Amino acid sequence: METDLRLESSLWIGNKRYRAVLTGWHLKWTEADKKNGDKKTVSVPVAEVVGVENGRVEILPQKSVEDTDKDFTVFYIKRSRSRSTYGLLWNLGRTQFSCPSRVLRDQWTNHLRTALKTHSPLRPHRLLVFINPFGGKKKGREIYHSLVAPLFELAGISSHVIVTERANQARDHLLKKDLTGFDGVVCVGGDGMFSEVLHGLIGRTQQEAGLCETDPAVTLQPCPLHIGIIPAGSTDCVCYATVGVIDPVSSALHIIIGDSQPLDVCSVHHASTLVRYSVSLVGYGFYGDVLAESEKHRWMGPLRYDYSGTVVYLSNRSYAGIVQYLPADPLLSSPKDKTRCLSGCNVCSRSTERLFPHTSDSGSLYSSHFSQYSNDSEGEWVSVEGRFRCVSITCMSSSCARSPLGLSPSAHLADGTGDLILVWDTHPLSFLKFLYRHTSTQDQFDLPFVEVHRVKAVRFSLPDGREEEVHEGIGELNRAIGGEEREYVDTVSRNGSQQQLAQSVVERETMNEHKTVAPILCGLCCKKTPAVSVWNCDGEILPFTEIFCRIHGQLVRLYARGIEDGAAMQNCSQESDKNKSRCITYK
Ligand SMILES: Nc1ncnc2c1ncn2[C@@H]1O[C@H](COP(=O)(O)OP(=O)(O)OP(=O)(O)O)[C@@H](O)[C@H]1O
Ligand SMILES: CCCCCCCCCCCCC/C=C/[C@@H](O)[C@H](CO)NC(=O)CCCCC
Ligand SMILES: [Ca+2]
Repeated sequence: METDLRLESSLWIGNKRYRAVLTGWHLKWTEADKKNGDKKTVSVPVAEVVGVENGRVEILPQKSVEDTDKDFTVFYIKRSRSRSTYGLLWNLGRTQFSCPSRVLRDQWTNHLRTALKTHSPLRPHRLLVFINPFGGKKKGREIYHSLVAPLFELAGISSHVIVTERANQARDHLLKKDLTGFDGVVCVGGDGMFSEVLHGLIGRTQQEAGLCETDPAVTLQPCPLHIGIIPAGSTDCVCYATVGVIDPVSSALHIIIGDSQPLDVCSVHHASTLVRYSVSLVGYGFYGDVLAESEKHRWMGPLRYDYSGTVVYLSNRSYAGIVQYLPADPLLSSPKDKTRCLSGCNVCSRSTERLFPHTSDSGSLYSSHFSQYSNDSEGEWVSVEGRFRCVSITCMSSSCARSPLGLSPSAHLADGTGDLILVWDTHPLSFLKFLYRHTSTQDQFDLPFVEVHRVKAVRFSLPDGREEEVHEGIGELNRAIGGEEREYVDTVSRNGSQQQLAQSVVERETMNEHKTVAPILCGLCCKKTPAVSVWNCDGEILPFTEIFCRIHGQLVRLYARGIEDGAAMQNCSQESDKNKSRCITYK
């Protein structure tokens, strides 16, 4: 294959002559008329070529084509350091080559296109795109049409675009409509929009596999379609933590080249129901309260979280609870090992082998998955009880612009575990120190009132006697708002977007909802300290307090590759042959 695709000739860029070589894996060009020591080589992996066009072509910011006989233009990925984040920005690089003849030009473009097909098997051909026109700063449509669609067109990707008209439209579409022919689903929006796609695809995959999502002991089937995220939300935590930057062009390029990043998913259950799935934060106490408070200030846009964070911090709350957890194997990794899950992460790669030892044989896949969750592990549960400032579970680092290293800086995207962070009740200034450390590189776990555990499952319950306080809270709330019970449930259920399954339970268990939500609202509206908090599940308030969470390793795949190590990549730009398989770069 390699020899068939090899092509070598002289080509011109402007008025300079280059020796260009296509080896199958790389396209390289070296200045021809310089002394050896001064020669610079540019090497682009074929897997990172975005498109090849005849003529002299420009795509961004505006498409322009000069249709000449002897020229062709190669578009490829070009990296640059981001000033504000750890990851690397991907831009569209472009080089216009001139050939001595049209025959040679056609040979180059044909060889390059064949190499692309051969070496990039996961590139999508057809995508289903959902745009939330109201996410973040309400720029979703503009971002897609001006920055993303031209790149998809260049890469020969056809897309079916749906601009949503209501919350949950994307989820419902994925649950019910024909998805034949699509290679992936792209959401243009924030974490809430991603969550809709996540729920739709996981639900659809389990329906088709005949599996029951409600049972936490069932091994769920991984989703066959990839998910792409074009960030256009308020927090965009999933994008930040899987790509390393919030940049629509970088994300579009990851989608185009068919990058594939598996992601752990946490299923949240109450009694015998599935409540929701989460990839980022399942948080009780501070993060739940911030979300509940921020819902009242949606008009502030992304700033609502900063405002609500301050209000909630000043209200100085802690909550009683019992946390039980099933620790993950401590020999594999630790949340305190100070490593970071970066692109090509070894811990995650080894986990793939552990989680899917016989990928070609689905029968054994099921049994091996189930065994990691069988009753054998029941004995290993650990239980703690007390008052907490917050209890957080995250399947990944949950880094975002507010917290560049995230809730758990050493968490892994795809190791089949989550990190449980317990922040015990403490002095307000100590808690502030904990919060503040999220914004710097200081270790937020190196504090006496903070514990972190790498886990496979977590159970949260209220200590005996709390039930009565919860009921009192409901009474107070009803007196305060003087409204029907149903009305305020709608207020706190952001856009009414609980999962369908949970919705039916919600209707059956209205009292339970009130037990959960009323006290926090009461605390916020009536300035009385509530007995219980609410759970924040990737930016949605859960309608239950007592929950059971289980981490499902690598349940979905994103068009991403994890965070690229900016420093390591920069060293590679000195074009060393030793590094060529990992380092790709340009001038
Ligand atoms: N057309 C629509 N009208 C109203 N709500 C919508 C519509 N489309 C999607 N939604 C809902 O809007 C919610 C928020 O959207 P999104 O996540 O895109 O933005 P965000 O909240 O600003 O960002 P983030 O979640 O990153 O904080 C989602 O939960 C989604 O269900
Ligand atoms: C006084 C100094 C205070 C500094 C506090 C900094 C703490 C920052 C931690 C950031 C944690 C982000 C967790 C991610 C949550 C997302 O899944 C979710 C959906 O977008 N966002 C929220 O719930 C939005 C709620 C975000 C809460 C901050
Ligand atoms: Ca994980």
